[in-house]
Amino acid sequence: MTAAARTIVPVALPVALDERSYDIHIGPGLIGDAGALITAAVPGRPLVVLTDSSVAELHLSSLLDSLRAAGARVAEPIVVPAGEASKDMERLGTVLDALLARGIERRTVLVALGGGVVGDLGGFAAAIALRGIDFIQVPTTLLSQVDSSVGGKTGINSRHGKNLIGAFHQPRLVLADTDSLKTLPRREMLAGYAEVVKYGLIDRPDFFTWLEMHGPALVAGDDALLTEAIRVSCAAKADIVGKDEKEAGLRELLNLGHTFGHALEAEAGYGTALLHGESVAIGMVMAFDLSVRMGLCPAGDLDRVKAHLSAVGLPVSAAHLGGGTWTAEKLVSHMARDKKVKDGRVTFILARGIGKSFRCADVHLADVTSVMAGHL
Ligand SMILES: NC(=O)c1ccc[n+]([C@@H]2O[C@H](COP(=O)([O-])OP(=O)(O)OC[C@H]3O[C@@H](n4cnc5c(N)ncnc54)[C@H](O)[C@@H]3O)[C@@H](O)[C@H]2O)c1
Ligand SMILES: O=C(O)C(=O)C[C@@H](O)[C@H](O)[C@H](O)COP(=O)(O)O
Ligand SMILES: [Zn+2]
Repeated sequence: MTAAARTIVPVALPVALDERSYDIHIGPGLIGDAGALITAAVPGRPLVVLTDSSVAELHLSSLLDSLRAAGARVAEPIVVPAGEASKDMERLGTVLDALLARGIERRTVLVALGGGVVGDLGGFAAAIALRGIDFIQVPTTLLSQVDSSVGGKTGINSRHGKNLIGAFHQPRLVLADTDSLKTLPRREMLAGYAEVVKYGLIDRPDFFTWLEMHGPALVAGDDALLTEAIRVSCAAKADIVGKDEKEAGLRELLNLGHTFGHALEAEAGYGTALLHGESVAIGMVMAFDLSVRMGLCPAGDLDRVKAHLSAVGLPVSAAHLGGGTWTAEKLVSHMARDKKVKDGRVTFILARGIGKSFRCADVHLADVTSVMAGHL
């Protein structure tokens, strides 16, 4: 643990969901403390760790040492290739097979160590193996610590679109070890930061102002700023999930920027050309641009969003993608499979300003096409 990190005390936040409630622990040293925390949360239960090939090299042995020192029974870990491509049906099959080959029982708990890919894939495998086993999230990217490890959305991509196969399955515990972010490449840190900005834009304007002030130092790895941003982000997400676990309405706000972003990701092919968080950054700019075009949002707020994302180094346009071959019409066609489609109409998350996001089903696709064309 670094000198700076030692002065930061881990915090625990509740996600209030009746019998499915759980705690999110945030702070330094939590992978080292995982044995004690996990055996306290799921005493005497057999464990299987799922991780990816990059995280396995960096953080798996610390987690296994901690679990074994606490007396946990831990099976041989399952390791998938790093990257978005692992969120597919074939990889899901190999993970399920590996779980069954380890002789799992209904009492077995899957521990997902890694970013959003491992969490989404592992969470979905846990949701369907033996018709449902418990799982625990140990997120190691900024994105997974502020977003994907919380709220129980699990799943994989399909050739038809992003996250189209999955289940709501809440974890039993989330351990966000801020020390693990020290090995995270800058590009991944920035991608996670886009989801942090999202909470400010949805309904926390003061948080956005704070991010405008501290964002550059935060993405450079300042421990205290990172811990505070993760705490506020998790509290914001837990608040929404606690009110609308299965996205009947309010939770759709967490999709700000995603209707555009998922279309970009689908076109980019779920590889390294465009990371999820990068697509969300571009998508949030498009959502604000559309809101301005519809006369709903002051143009100055769009300018602030763009200026802040650019200041930290996030993309604000898709012009660098597709080599000039992408068309707005093709991108808009991906939106027909958005999970917010009702009776054939897409619900968009728009904004009346920073921190004033809302759901709107009354959007003309011609306006969407023209906004997207302006960013290609
Ligand atoms: N379920 C949800 O609510 C939710 C929310 C947001 C995003 N997501 C999903 O999450 C995924 C993106 O997650 P992500 O950005 O964490 O990507 P990721 O899981 O692919 O991780 C990014 C990269 O960082 C590496 N990595 C992870 N931790 C590291 C560490 N500590 N040090 C060094 N390298 C490390 C990984 O090996 C990978 O190469 C997308 O599939 C997205 O759809 C889900
Ligand atoms: O938790 C949610 O709800 C979110 O929408 C969070 C998003 O950041 C995340 O990318 C989510 O996976 C998108 O969900 P989807 O239902 O549109 O696939
Ligand atoms: Zn997202």
